[in-house]
Amino acid sequence: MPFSADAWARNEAAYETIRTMPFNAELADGRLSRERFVHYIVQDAHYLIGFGRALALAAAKARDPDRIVHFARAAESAIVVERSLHGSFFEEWGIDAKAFAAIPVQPSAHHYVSYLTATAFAEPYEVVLAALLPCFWIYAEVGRDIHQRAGADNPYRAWIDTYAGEEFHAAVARMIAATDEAAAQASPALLARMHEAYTAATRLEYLFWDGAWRLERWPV
Ligand SMILES: Cc1ncc(CO)c(N)n1
Repeated sequence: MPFSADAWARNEAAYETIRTMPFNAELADGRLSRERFVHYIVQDAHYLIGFGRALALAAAKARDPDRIVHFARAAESAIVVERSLHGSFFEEWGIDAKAFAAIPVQPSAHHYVSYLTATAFAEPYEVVLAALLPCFWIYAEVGRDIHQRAGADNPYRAWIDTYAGEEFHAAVARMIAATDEAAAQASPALLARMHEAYTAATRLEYLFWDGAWRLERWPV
């Protein structure tokens, strides 16, 4: 079985919890409060910088020149393309660069970014890819799931359309292929570390949304 299918099956229960968590249920039916979505999108804009950095490190660690290009482009889209999505929400709500910079990275986002960047700096290529895969895959699945249920007048339509869209799904397919290609050459010990990384990132995806739902702040 390819790594990706095995990892998806092992983490299916966590995915199902994420898919049905209150944040995503309300995002789908459009009832999610502006306050919660703003919290989420500000944290996500911080997150995407770390995500882009981790992808750039994956590019640097790739052996195959085509994979260097693949990950360098993925780093670019994480920052540039998604920034335009977040930027349009910021504009709509009057959050300028100064206001954005003044909002701290909250604990779950901090944890996730720290995990991804530490993994990208310290771990081998294969483990870096396994840590990055849930970020792509879970968003694509959640995006499609919400897209099926959401009404045309959903206020978060731009978000839903981005993650349910063809372009993002093509990026996910490339990420799955790259991870399976890396796993095919991996020793059993390295494969085990890949699974650990995949599960850690899946859990952090949950924490990130849950943090937005709880309007999480540093307690001190
Ligand atoms: C937390 C998080 N994970 C994954 C994605 C998808 O790029 C995102 N925008 N934010």
